[in-house]
Amino acid sequence: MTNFDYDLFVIGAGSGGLAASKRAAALGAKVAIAEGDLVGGTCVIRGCVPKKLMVYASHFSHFSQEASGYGWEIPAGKLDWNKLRDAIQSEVSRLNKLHISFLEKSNVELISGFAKFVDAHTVAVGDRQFTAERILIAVGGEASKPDLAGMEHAITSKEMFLMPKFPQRFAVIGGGYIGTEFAGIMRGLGADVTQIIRDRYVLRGFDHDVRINVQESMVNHGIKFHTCINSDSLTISKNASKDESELTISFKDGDGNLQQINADTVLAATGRQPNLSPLSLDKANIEVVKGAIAVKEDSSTNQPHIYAIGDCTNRVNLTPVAIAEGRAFAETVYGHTPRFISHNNIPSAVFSQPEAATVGLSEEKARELYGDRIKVYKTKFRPMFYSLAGGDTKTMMKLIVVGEEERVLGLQMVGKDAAEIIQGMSLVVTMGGCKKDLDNTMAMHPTAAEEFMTMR
Ligand SMILES: Cc1cc2nc3c(=O)[nH]c(=O)nc-3n(C[C@H](O)[C@H](O)[C@H](O)COP(=O)(O)OP(=O)(O)OC[C@H]3O[C@@H](n4cnc5c(N)ncnc54)[C@H](O)[C@@H]3O)c2cc1C
Repeated sequence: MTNFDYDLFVIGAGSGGLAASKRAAALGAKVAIAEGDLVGGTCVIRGCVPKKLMVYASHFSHFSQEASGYGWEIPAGKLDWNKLRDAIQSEVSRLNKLHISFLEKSNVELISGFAKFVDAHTVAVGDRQFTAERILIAVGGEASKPDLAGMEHAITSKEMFLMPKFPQRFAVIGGGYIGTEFAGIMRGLGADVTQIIRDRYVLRGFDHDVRINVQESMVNHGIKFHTCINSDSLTISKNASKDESELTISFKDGDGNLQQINADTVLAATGRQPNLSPLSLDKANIEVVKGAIAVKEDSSTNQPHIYAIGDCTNRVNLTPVAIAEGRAFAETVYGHTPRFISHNNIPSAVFSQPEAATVGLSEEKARELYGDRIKVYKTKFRPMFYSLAGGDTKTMMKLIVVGEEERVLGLQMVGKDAAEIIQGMSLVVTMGGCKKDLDNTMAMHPTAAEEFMTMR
């Protein structure tokens, strides 16, 4: 029998790798984890956490105006970007240290540096080599920019948290959830924001009512849109004649007319791709399909002792999914209790302003699968909070059911606290609940969530 240095070698200490390594060690495996950047990965260091803190920061801009309707006279404030940025970075740094201490407590050995395969059981980090009985790839993904002229002038979401100066004019290229969230954040923080998208509405793939309602509210908050643009025509140039930092984005609109806008900072939120290039996957003959590691239901690759989880497999790219896949892997292999993750009915949120959240099927997907057997309940109203605070922000809620028993296929919401509400409501979809289960649940009044119990 071969003697390996470790039972398990994990590559990447992000959401998935951390969860898998700690669970495998708790189940008795000798585990090492390699991290080339900061322990914590995308979510903690340059994703969910710093982004949500920026979302919170952006909400304060409405406070003095909203409070005034409630009788409070609070002078309008002014953003100190350096203070906000540094406060977020110090929280990120605290979490980074916390995750390192969790690894120590869990008896997982941390190896700093980027790892690459030497062969199917050997990994190199710098000039050191390590062998392992099993290897888990959890390297996540990174932002990708399209191959268009001047794209080097655009930043990605990673640099959004480190901007040396707050840009007064901010442009976002891309209509996905990351671009839409940053458009709302920057508008809330006081920038003049323009979002440039390929479709008519943001959030391709989401329910059409969600897309329309999010975009309408963004327009009401002062975000400017260029929609249906020809993305191949887009270029960015530095305006040398004026302020050195000014950028000009040029593109053709849907009618083929040339449009130009100027901005101090341009965010390219144009997609993400698995982080595979430094791994030398060919040394271990690991199969890659469409740029992502190909895995089976149990997260094993074509090499039965090598597994992959999280964004590098491009299944559903969300933190809770990477964590669940990591724990399921560890329990299946080291706990001998096979456990597979279902990738259906995963609730997800967009921290746009207002928030959008969804679980289960969109109306379009439900119609595609069940045709006329589906029924849609929908409501749109002005939440009580705004009756005194003023403003035009509406809440939209939607329930999609199928068959005579009205089994709930999907729930969609755009509005205040949508993520918190849909997280709780997602249980109805996972448990196969029906509309009558909601009808039989006593409403909690006055709330927005009660509308899901009383839809007609
Ligand atoms: C701006 C932004 C906002 C987001 N917001 C949300 C949100 O609100 N909710 C949500 O659920 N998800 C969100 N996500 C997605 C979420 O961050 C990812 O789905 C999640 O982090 C994936 O976890 P992972 O373990 O697969 O990879 P990661 O967390 O990316 O971790 C991979 C780690 O591997 C390391 N690594 C890479 N290559 C090597 C190598 N060769 N050797 C050693 N180490 C390596 C990387 O440095 C990284 O630390 C967001 C992402 C972004 C970019």
